[in-house]
Parts: sequence; structure tokens; C-alpha cells
Amino acid sequence: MRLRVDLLPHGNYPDVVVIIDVLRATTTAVTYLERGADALLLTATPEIALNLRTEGSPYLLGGERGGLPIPGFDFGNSPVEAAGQNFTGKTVVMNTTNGTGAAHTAAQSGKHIFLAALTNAHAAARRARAAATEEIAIVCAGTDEHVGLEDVYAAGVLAEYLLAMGEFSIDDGARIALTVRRNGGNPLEALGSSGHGQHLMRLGLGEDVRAAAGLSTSTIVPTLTPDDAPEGTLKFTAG
Ligand SMILES: O=C(O)[C@H](CS(=O)(=O)O)OP(=O)(O)O
Ligand SMILES: [Mg+2]
Repeated sequence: MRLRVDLLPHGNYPDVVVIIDVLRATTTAVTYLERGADALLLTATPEIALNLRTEGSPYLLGGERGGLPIPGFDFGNSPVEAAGQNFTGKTVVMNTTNGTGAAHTAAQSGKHIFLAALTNAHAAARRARAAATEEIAIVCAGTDEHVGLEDVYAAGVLAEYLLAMGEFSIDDGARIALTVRRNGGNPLEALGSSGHGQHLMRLGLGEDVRAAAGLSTSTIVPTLTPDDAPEGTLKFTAG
């Protein structure tokens, strides 16, 4: 079994893909499902999300640009905000700068697509291991096409869990992620020292950084479903 870590999304995934966007899309996605959402629809663009909002639709919209809520959306991209709501019976439509796009890239080729954060890292590693037949690709979303320390650190956490579960041949991306994990301090130190973590703190969103640093507190793994989904969206449910 191969274990690969892409420090940024590249495409060409033959088997299992685990998308990581710790700050904040995948952490927030896990929280929506924790708080009862039936499903998540990750859209390719904000416009697709806005067009899904029709009278009486079961959709709520969550997303950001520049870290701030998108005009016309119900929520930003905040795990703390999501944790304070009840989404039972709702589908949350998400569009964010990096994470939702990374999921669309992965879905072009991957067979099994999961969303992972630090908060569900152990459960995500277990699901990935159970589904894989040849390769697990952990894909870091990054920020605006630049590598993000927070995502690489979380990839290292997943890689550690996976290596404890069985034999893998690993690539240099995985070696880098493991090195960052082993030298990056605890999760809050790693996230707080990342460029994007510091950006969010400057925006007054430090509580989101703290929430995203919770380690394996959730067993929910957002999983791409083959169910029908509106055009331009990917549907994830709790796995
Ligand atoms: O919401 C976030 O933290 C980022 C937005 S940005 O990098 O500040 O523009 O989005 P994500 O897609 O979760 O990386
Ligand atoms: Mg991010």
C-alpha cells in the first residue's frame, strides 16, 4: 500500500483521497455534520451556491472570501459559529477559497474521497485505510496555491496514525509531513505559528484556530456519496 502526501492538490488520484483544509473548510465541514446536517454540498463557485437558494429550499449557505462571510450567505466558514447552531434536517452548501476547490480537484479522479481535519484525524485515517486497495493520497489544500503549515502538520498526524495501522511505502511528501508533525509542537502551537493561523487571529478569528486544534475529538468523516447532487456540487455525508 502506498501513502502519499501532496503538499498542494495535484490531481491524478487512483484510489483514496483525503482532503485536508484545517483552517478552516474541513474543520467546519466536520462541525456541520456533528451538529446534525444531513449533507454538505461543496460547490465549484459561490454563484452555484447562491443559485441553489430558492424559496423553501432546505439549503443553508456557508463560505468565505478573504476569511470573511460571502454576501448573501447564511454563515461564514467558522467551526465556532457552526458549533453554536443546530443543522438537523438541513443541507449546508459550502464554498471557500481553498478547501472546496481541492475537493473538486480530487473528485475528478479519486475513487473514495474523504474530508479530514485535526478534529477527526483518527477516524479519517481508519476510514481511509479500510477503503484503500492501492494508495492513500493525503491532499493538503494550502492557501491560494501556497503550502500551508497547518495542513502539512495535520497530514503528518494522519500519516502517523496510518503507519501505526499497517505497512506503507511512503513518498517524500509523507516524510516532510511527518517531520513537520514531529517538530511542530502541539496542534495549537503548530496552527498558531502558521501564516494562515496568524492571519485569522488578526481578523479576530483566533477562537476558530483554537477549535481547529482539537485532536481527534470527532468520529465523523465527511464522505463523498454517489447520490445525485445538483450540477457543480459534490455531496458529502457523515461516514
Ligand atoms: O476560511 C478560511 O480560513 C480560508 C479562507 S482564506 O484563506 O482566508 O481566504 O478558506 P479555506 O478554503 O478554508 O482555506
Ligand atoms: Mg485553508
